[in-house]
Amino acid sequence: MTDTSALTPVNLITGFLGSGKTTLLQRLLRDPALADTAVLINEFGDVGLDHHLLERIDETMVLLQSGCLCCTIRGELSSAIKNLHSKREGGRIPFFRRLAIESTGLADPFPILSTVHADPVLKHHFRLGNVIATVDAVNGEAQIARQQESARQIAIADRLVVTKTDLADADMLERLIPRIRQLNPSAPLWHAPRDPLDAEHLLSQGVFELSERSEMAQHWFASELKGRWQQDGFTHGSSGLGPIKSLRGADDQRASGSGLTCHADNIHAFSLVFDKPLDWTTFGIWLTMLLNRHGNSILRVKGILNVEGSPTPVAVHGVQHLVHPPVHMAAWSDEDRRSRIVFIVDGLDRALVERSLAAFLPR
Ligand SMILES: Nc1nc2c(ncn2[C@@H]2O[C@H](COP(=O)(O)OP(=O)(O)OP(=O)(O)O)[C@@H](O)[C@H]2O)c(=O)[nH]1
Repeated sequence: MTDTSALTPVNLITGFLGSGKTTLLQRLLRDPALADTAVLINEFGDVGLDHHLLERIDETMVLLQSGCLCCTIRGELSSAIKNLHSKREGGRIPFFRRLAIESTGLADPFPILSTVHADPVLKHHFRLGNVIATVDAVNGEAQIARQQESARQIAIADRLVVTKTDLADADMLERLIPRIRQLNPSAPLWHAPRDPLDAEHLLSQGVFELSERSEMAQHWFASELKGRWQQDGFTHGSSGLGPIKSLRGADDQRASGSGLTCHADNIHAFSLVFDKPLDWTTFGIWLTMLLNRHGNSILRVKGILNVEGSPTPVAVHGVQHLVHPPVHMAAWSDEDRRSRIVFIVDGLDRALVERSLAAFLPR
């Protein structure tokens, strides 16, 4: 029998698009207790930005982009972890004692967890550690209602971090917390940024124990392991969530085409790239107006901008109607000085976004 204490724990940081996964990871990685942590980030889109936003690029940081771990690039997850392991064994990268995976906000966590748990090679070197789910206090209620992935992410979590409580009013939280508790009655829950976040407690204490999950989460995990995904959904007994449709099967086929369409036919990612520095005021007005008008269809927008007059890049984030304040990053992480903006949209035409931008910022 394998001595589990000798296995490297793998923590999954999950949570819907823009809910604060990278922000949380950045905060946790500052803790000296997590100094020996390798990080694997998966992004949905042809331009990966999270490794830049995390402001940490080294050999123990792996980016898997252009697809989603739970469907199109699932095999790449196990290859990437095996690769990290063999480099560690060969002394080709700094030794790491923990692996943190940040999945795309669209990812169903169950296939990711079952890959680590059941891969015949990985299970001799790695074990599942705590799953941490971030939930956006402003958009979370609507995301749970609209996106089945969001519900599944919350249901399987060992630790829940409700983010953006500084932006949410009391009513929003009063509706959201019971909804979260329907899905996951027992995981310890923090409010960010109000509560101090202890990396040790979030990531290290405890191991992934399926038996501690709700009946619904246990069922989903067991179904994933057995590969018995049901096309017509699983209706659980008492939580009142209603039917949740299976994510695999038809989605696999849809996803295999472009690599950028996943989960629902309408959800897709595209990116805009600008060679010349941007005028911040004009860009800011455009983005605010765009999200104001089309926020229901814009699940996520994020970018790293080269702004006129700024020596360092400016990070911009939007989630549906919410535009976050821009952040001046410390430095460019490579030679590429182009502005890059990624959109993940639900049924919105790229041409519409381009036309609206062209009216503001002739390229
Ligand atoms: N005010 C406030 N903003 C937050 C909080 N947590 C995250 N944000 C902001 O939310 C935006 C998105 O945060 P990210 O950490 O990039 O979210 P993410 O889940 O990694 O996003 P994706 O990887 O695209 O799904 C950023 O502008 C963050 O600064 C919070 O607790 N309060």
